[in-house]
Amino acid sequence: MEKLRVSAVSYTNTKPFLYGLEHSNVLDKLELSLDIPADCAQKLIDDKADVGLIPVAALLRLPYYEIIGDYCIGATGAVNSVFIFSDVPVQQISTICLDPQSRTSNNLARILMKKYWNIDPVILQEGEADAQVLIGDRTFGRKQEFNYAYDLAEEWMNFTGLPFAFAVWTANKPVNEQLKAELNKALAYGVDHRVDLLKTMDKRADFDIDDYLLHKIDYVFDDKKHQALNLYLEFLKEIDHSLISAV
Ligand SMILES: C=C(O[C@@H]1C=C(C(=O)O)C=C[C@H]1O)C(=O)O
Repeated sequence: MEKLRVSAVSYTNTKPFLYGLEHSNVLDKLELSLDIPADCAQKLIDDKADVGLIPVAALLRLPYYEIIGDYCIGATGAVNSVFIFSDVPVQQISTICLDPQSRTSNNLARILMKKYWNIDPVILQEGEADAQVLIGDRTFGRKQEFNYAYDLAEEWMNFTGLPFAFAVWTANKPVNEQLKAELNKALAYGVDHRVDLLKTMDKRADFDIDDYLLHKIDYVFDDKKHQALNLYLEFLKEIDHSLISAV
C-alpha cells in the first residue's frame, strides 16, 4: 500500500504529536516530513503531501480540504510563541516585518492591526522596521529584548473572547477512515503523555518548556476553536478582498 505523505511542523509545539506517532503502529504507514509551517502549507497546496499540520490561513488556498481529527496547535489566551515584538507601543508602529515561516500569524497580525488596533503600518518583506511578527522556537527567551511584546493569541482573545487555532490536521483529498482513526489515536496518545515526553526533553534556563507544552499550547480542537477558525477565515477574506479592490 502507498504510504500517506504527511507534513508536520518542525517546531517544539509539535513534539507531543511526534511522540504519539513514534509510540504507535501508524508511523509505518506514513511518509513523514517535518517542515516549517509555510512549507507544510505549500506541500498540501502543491499536492506534495496528502495530510499536513497546516497553518489555518492556507485552508483558503486548497480547492478541497477536510480537517481531520480532534487536535490542533491552539491556545486559550497567551500562547507565548507568537508575537509582535516592537520598539514602540502598538499605536505608534508605522512599519512592520512579517515572518516568512508563518502563514496564520502574519495574517492574524494583519487582522488585529486593521480591526482591533485600527492601525495601518507599512508591511515590509525584509529590512529594518519598528516591529516584527515572529513565531515558534525562534521566539523562546527573546521577549526581554524588546520594549513591547504583544502575544497574538492573547490579543485575539481580548478582541473576540475566543481561543485560537493556528494549525489544524488537514487532508487535501479523502483519506481512508480507518487510517484517519489510527492517526487521531496516535495524536491523542502524544497529547495525553506530554509529561512523559517532557522528561526526555532538554530544559532551557530562558524558557519554560513544561509550561509551554502543558499550559500554553492547547491541543484540543473543540467547538470554540472551530468557531474561532471560521471567524478568522471570514476576517481574512474581508482583508484580502479590500487589498484586491484597493489595487
Ligand atoms: C503557536 C504557534 O503556532 C504556529 C503558527 C503557525 C503560523 O503562524 O503559520 C503555523 C503553525 C504553528 O506552528 C507557533 O509556531 O509558535
